[in-house]
Amino acid sequence: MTTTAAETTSGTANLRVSQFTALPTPAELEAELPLDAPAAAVVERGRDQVRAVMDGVDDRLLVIAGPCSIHDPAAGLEYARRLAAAAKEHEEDLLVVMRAYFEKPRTTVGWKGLINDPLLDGSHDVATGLRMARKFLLDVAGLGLPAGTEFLEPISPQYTADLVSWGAIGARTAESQIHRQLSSGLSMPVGFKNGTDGDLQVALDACNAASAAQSFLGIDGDGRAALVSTAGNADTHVILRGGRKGPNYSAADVGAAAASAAGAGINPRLIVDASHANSGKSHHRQAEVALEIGAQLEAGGPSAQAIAGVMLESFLVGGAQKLDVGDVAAGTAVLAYGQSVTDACMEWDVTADVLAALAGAARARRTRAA
Ligand SMILES: O=C[C@H](O)[C@H](O)COP(=O)(O)O
Ligand SMILES: C=C(OP(=O)(O)O)C(=O)O
Repeated sequence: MTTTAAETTSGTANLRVSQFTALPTPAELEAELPLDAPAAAVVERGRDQVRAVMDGVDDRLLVIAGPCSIHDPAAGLEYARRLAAAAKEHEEDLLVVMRAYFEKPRTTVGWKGLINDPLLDGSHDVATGLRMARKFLLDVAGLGLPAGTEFLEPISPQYTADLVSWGAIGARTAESQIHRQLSSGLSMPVGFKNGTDGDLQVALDACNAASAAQSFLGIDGDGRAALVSTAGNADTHVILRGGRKGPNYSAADVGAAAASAAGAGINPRLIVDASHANSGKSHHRQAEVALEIGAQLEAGGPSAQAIAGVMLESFLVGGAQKLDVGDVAAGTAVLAYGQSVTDACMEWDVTADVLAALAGAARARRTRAA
């Protein structure tokens, strides 16, 4: 890849930039790893089904499940195979989307995900990261499983979004105009998280902004800086993830959030994240939260109608391990296979039980409504 010194003729810009490294263009990467017809069908069907569940036309429960971050595609794919089998088993009651997160927002600093640092060693080989993310999404589609991801910045979606059935904007970026504009042009349903302080208004404002037509700076398929003009995204919704003051998944919290969304002209059906501030980042607690959400569905009432989906952070092995990029660079790191290097995840066996319980809860909700 070409690197250029960060010098300009004026001499007053880029004084703190060490270098620019050219990347393949989105079109080049797509030519290398094309979206074939079967994968396109999986992506489109996934989008249609997510839309139908979010709109209440399909009464199944959407479950977005997968690792906090994909750091090892082989382990991620092994997880995807198990999830695809579970998705098939529960397809009458659950619409399962694989959580395939390649970009991590950090509270301060830390590993920023597979796209930013695919070798986990601080070398930041982004060209390889984009390639690995695209390949992973193609492999997941090959299993017939739709994928969901967080879009953390406005450039990478040009490389991967054709393979994504559901998108998320996280708690740290839901207030960002850049992310709202980006979402206005995304081709799939997009959920916005409440803020890290628990503020719901941030997510409601984000849904409104993303549903509007927007004009902003971005890149085109040839990697050129471009004025991007969008039509607005009609498929936006809120994700409740708790906040600094505590969780927000209770029936009262869900009901209040749905009422606020309806009052703001936004889809009152929403997704509840069982992880993050709703579980205090404990993977043990996360399983309990997921079961409590299932109990709400079974109990009926306004919150049962409002909950369209649940998000789970889950991997092969439970918990999380510390990633030290310096140790990886030095060749001294020992990473456990199938365990998260970011937030703690539920292990597979627990996840399988939670999926079965959520399927039962979705069935009970259907029976109650009949
Ligand atoms: O989901 C992941 C994390 O909660 C998020 O990226 C923030 O992580 P950090 O607080 O460890 O940086
Ligand atoms: C970063 C995430 O969540 P949040 O934005 O809620 O912290 C995530 O889901 O990976």
